Amino acid sequence: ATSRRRRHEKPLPPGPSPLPLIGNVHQMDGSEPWLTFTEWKDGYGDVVYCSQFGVESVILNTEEAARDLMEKRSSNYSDRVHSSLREPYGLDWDTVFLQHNETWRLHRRVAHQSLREHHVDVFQPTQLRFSEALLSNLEKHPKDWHQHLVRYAGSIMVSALYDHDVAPANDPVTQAVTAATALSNKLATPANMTLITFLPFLKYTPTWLPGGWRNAAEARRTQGRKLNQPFEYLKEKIAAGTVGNTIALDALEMFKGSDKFGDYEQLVKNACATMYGAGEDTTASTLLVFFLAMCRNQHVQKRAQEELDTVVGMDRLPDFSDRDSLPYIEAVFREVRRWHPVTPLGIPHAATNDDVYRDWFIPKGTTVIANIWAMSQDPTRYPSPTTFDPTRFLDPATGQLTNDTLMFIWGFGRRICPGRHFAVNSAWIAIARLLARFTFEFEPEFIERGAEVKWANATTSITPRKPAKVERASV
Ligand code: HEM
Repeated sequence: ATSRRRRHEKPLPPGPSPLPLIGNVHQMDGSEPWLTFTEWKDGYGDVVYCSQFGVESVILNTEEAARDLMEKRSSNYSDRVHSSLREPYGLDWDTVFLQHNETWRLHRRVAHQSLREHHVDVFQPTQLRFSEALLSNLEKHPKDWHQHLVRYAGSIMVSALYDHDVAPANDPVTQAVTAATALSNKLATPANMTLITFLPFLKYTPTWLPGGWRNAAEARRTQGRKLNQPFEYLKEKIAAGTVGNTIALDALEMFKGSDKFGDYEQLVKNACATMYGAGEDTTASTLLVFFLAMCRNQHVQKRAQEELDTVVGMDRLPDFSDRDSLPYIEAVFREVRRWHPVTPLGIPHAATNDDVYRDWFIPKGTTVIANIWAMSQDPTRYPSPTTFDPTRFLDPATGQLTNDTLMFIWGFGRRICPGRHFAVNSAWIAIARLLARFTFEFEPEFIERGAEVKWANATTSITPRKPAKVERASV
């Protein structure tokens, strides 16, 4: 940091004092760093400089600062942090981690073509179909609720991407993706990345030895299965002429006949696999937050159900066409996203060139992190931010929704989440239908134990609501 300071007459943004080598690691909450960054906002302001094992970061704690850099100066703040480990481990195909280059632009074209606003409505029949399956799975096996949420989110993605229906058990696509995701989560921890950087021969650890999961050749094969497996199904369907509306097919059609895109089939595989990964966890986690919020806030749940009963009635399930007539449900959905954003630090951007912001120097290569958590918990914008209160999105005089649509939860600038319209549809229809069909409450023993809510399974139970009506509502 000192040498960089010398390189430029302007100072770096303020921040906590670092220790040699480790930087500010010892001052950070290892599992929830966004909490530390949000505390630093009080001490140092909305732009904070820190470092971890030599990785220098600027934390942007307000939407204004994030927009100033990531949107208004997007040509300089749309890169990702480079990692020399991605290529050997076969992780260099993921849109999320591509540098701000031509390949990334083509990935964005693939995503945008199918996921742009309104166009995503072609996937509504898929979302309706799987929301029905979600209700039915919850009715049959309520204890496995978390598994059902993940399955809901994953099935929608696989169907929309490849027109593949996930089998009830041992589905090869799900297995290939789960194995690859589990491996990359293991590999991507800061501790492991540091270890392999300093001891690069670990990449060759034989697979049969302890730590064999660090074997890079095997990791590439695992990633390859994730990319290729769903495509094999798609190709069979294309050959049989039975393929429906899919993101992958749309993309193949877009590139077909032009030789300027090189191996475009590989590119489509890569972009689609990214979307699967990016869409499954985030959507399932949003619904998990919704479950928790309902268990903790019975009065909110009751009011939401009253709105549904009045507007939609008890004879059918809510549909996308009801959305505009259900402002309280919409407010609940917004509050779910604000109360506990599922990507609290977004995905870090990187500065392409040296820059000066306000009166501070931001060196080339700096990791730039939008602290979405701090934005969602800002008490000046959201008073009593830890309280789950959907009415903060309703105008007290008119009862109409405010125009705060929480855009910051999708990230910023050229890297903004391209799946946001799709994600909103998947989560909204599930929330509306779950409230129509179920009441959510904690297991009695969970309350008796006086336990704190942890982000883990088995803390909630769901009980069917008005079972007599469930049958009538069945589709
Ligand atoms: C509730 C659900 C979701 C949330 C909260 C979410 C949030 C985000 C955020 C914060 C980013 C980083 C943006 C940035 O760098 O500034 C991102 C990136 C991305 N998301 Fe989402 N996302 C969700 C669902 C989805 C879905 C359903 C898809 C695909 C259908 C998707 C595809 C992507 C892709 C491809 C990127 C990488 C963009 C790039 O690097 O250019 N996301 N998302």
